[in-house]
Amino acid sequence: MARQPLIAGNWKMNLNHLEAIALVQKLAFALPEKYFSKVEVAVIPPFTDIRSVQTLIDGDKLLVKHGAQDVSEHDSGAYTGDVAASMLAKLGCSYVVVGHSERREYHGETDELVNKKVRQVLKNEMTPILCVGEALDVREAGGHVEHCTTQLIDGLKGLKAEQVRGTVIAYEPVWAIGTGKVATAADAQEVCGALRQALSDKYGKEVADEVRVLYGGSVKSSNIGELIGQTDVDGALVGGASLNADEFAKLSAMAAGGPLP
Ligand SMILES: O=C(CO)COP(=O)(O)O
Repeated sequence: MARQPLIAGNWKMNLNHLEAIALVQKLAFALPEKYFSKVEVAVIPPFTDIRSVQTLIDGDKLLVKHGAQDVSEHDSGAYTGDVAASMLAKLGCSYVVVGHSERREYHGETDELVNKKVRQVLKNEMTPILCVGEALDVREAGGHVEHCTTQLIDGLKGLKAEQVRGTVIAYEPVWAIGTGKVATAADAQEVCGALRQALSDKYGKEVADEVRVLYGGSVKSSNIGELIGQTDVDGALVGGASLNADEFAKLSAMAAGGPLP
């Protein structure tokens, strides 16, 4: 079965709710509807923007999906500052990014915590985008494949094959994030292919063949074509280039197989 490419724009801590509305409107205008049968496009804004984005998407019946950048590992309760998965589900989120390298680095998130968050997302019927990726020293020492497959298997620990089928994995080498240093298409394929193989070994080929594996790290409209041309790269998690509606529309169109008219 062919996997539908997914292009998800992780805005990180950028754009307030008014800027968010403007960007989504512009994106919907720039990307003709026909592209959406070939590529799924999602925006992942900060929490404070989600309600506005949801209202716009629902009101104008836009085909763009939306999600969140993080979630609490708890159901509810005395966890000041945290946001529950049930709240994100109520806001119509399709996706929740879990275990982004910036959360792992600046908030000390471990694979164990990431695993709890993945479970919360699935329990609330959304799709986790589980991020894995190695730092430069790990890559230079040749340990990148093992590092990433360990993060993957630990992040999915205890899940049934049926649940794994509904996840999205994102390979984001830390050294390629926001640096302009994009991994070569062959680098991306090496790790994305190894991740799918690890899924196949643990959950069976049928499940592994359904899971979408994205690449992330300095993806732009000029390099998405080559990346997505790789056997095991099913789309991208895009940072900087998702903050510009025209560039993100262009990138999404390229992932759908052709440039904008
Ligand atoms: O971290 C990323 C997406 O989650 C990648 O960010 P950049 O596209 O800005 O390198």
